[in-house]
Amino acid sequence: MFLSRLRFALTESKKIFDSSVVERDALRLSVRAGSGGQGLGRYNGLGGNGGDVYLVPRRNMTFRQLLHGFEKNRNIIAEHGASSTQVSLVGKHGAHTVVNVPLGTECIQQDTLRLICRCTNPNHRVLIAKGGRGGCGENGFKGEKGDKFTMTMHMKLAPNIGLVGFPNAGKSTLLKALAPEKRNIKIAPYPFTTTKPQMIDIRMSELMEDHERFSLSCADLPGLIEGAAQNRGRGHSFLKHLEYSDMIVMVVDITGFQLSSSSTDVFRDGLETIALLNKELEAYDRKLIKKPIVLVLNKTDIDGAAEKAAALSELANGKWFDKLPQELRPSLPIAFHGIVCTSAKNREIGSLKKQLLNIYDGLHPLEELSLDSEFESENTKIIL
Ligand SMILES: Nc1nc2c(ncn2[C@@H]2O[C@H](COP(=O)(O)OP(=O)(O)OP(=O)(O)O)[C@@H](O)[C@H]2O)c(=O)[nH]1
Ligand SMILES: [Mg+2]
Repeated sequence: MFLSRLRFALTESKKIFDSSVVERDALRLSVRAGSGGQGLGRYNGLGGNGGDVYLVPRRNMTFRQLLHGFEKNRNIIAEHGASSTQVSLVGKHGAHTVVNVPLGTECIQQDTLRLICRCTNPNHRVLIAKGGRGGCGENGFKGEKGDKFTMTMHMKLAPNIGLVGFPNAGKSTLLKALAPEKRNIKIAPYPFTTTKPQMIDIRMSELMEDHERFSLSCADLPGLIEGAAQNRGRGHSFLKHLEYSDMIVMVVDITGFQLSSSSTDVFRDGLETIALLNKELEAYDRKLIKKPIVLVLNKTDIDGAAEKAAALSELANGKWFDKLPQELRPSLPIAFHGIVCTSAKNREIGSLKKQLLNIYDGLHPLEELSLDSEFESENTKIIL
């Protein structure tokens, strides 16, 4: 009895603390730089400048840690400059406020939706709010106000592989086939089973020389719907996680897709699905189309599906877009890096894993160690 209760408690806590699921990837904060202190005109006294607000991208920091730091207080405030007084004519400058953020964080100003900064340079601080100048002759000895705004910090995943597809295509099942030892991947026979992005490591050791330990990270994203690039179905919050991915795997249900039986939701066959996903990716960000994309034609175990997959696979190797009506034709058709027919449910994924590893190797080739003569001076100790 005690044991079963303990086991229940353990599985429950595992559900709550499943760290592979990205529970939150945005944080709204109010930012206020310090205002300048007042000057003292009679004595030519200068007010101190208000403090600035800086962000510093840190490689090892997680978005979870950032959220934790702002759990109680959602304000970033820098100190005001001190006013000039008869005792201290030159007011002290306000202290700057520096906030550590995970590498890759993007800050968007709430009112204007303007991009304030992209924190991509590790350990280099980025000024986001300037403090006001202290009172002096030029501003009539009146301290100036510091910048003040509300912003949203966005965390974008940087997976090696991003899974993209319509709902129910079998993305999560495919991930399970790639990482069978993972127990925390949710699969179900209805659309929108995956509601939050999930990062899973796929072990590649069996493909490595000497079975060296190596894995590629993969982001399983909630299914996209038509209009995702215009944020339909919260498409932006999923597509954003592909921006920093090395490669994309497009998963297509070869038997076709229909969101619901309603007449407004049209049935899309495999080719149309590819075209529509292509259109969503290019409409969101053309850079996504330029990444290596592998096409997975899934569910080949269903009656008649293997033949359909073979035909579409051949077509997708060439000018697959030629057969489409004008309105479905993407303006930047994808040239697929690879095409694989799978039955993810039966863990039949052909050469998919190998292809993903090859793409990764092509993107991140091992560099030969060059022993430059400059470095071979007597004072240099080379430790391998
Ligand atoms: N017959 C067959 N069914 C499959 C295959 N792959 C997935 N399915 C089924 O398709 C349904 C949807 O699978 P999921 O993996 O949850 O699909 P998904 O793309 O992750 O769906 P969302 O999370 O809703 O976007 C489940 O019932 C799976 O068992 C396959 O290769 N063959
Ligand atoms: Mg899923």
